[in-house]
Amino acid sequence: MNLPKVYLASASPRRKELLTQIGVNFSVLSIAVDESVKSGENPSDYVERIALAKARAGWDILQTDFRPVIGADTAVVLPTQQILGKPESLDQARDFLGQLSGIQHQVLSAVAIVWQQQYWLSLQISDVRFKTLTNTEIDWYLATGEGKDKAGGYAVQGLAAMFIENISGSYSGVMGLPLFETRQLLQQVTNLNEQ
Ligand SMILES: Cc1cn([C@H]2C[C@H](O)[C@@H](COP(=O)(O)OP(=O)(O)OP(=O)(O)O)O2)c(=O)[nH]c1=O
Repeated sequence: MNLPKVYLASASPRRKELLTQIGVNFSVLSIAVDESVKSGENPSDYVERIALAKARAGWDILQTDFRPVIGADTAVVLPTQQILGKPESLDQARDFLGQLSGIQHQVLSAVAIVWQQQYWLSLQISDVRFKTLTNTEIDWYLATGEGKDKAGGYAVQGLAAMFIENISGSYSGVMGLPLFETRQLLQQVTNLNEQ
């Protein structure tokens, strides 16, 4: 299927892997965006705002070879609506896993595309249920270091899979880039019609 060549405004190795998985030809742009949550901001507004800010930041640094720019953002959200980003310390990672233990939470992934003066945005929401984690399991998982640079402090694609009882939604979305939605947006941008 003929998808356009794009830019990916992301430092996430998972996003590169996922975009490669669906055969999109892309180059990476290095961007920096303030990811702090605004007071009173709800989780879906937050991930959409940050995904779009990343794509816009990418678009803004293009000098030549103007192509669509993809940005994405993923957050883990507790039933209280508290947003868990990437843990800033081991203690915070321990706290995150303690809060996720034995409950169902949501993973919100937004993908944005910026092209000239326009943008396209899509939000994917998944439900993920963790088993009740023992302190031994939490200590063991923290020692692996796997969750360090991941929203909520865990990786569905890694060792944490053994703690996940159920996922409903989009596996790629939980991992960082919802592929179904990404392809839909790319089709809208290029007005491609499947044969
Ligand atoms: C929940 C979960 C998140 N993640 C990752 C995906 C994202 O890389 C990261 C969420 O943080 P983000 O702030 O969305 O992204 P990032 O800072 O890693 O990358 P970017 O440069 O695009 O801003 O967590 C997993 O790899 N597996 C998971 O199961």
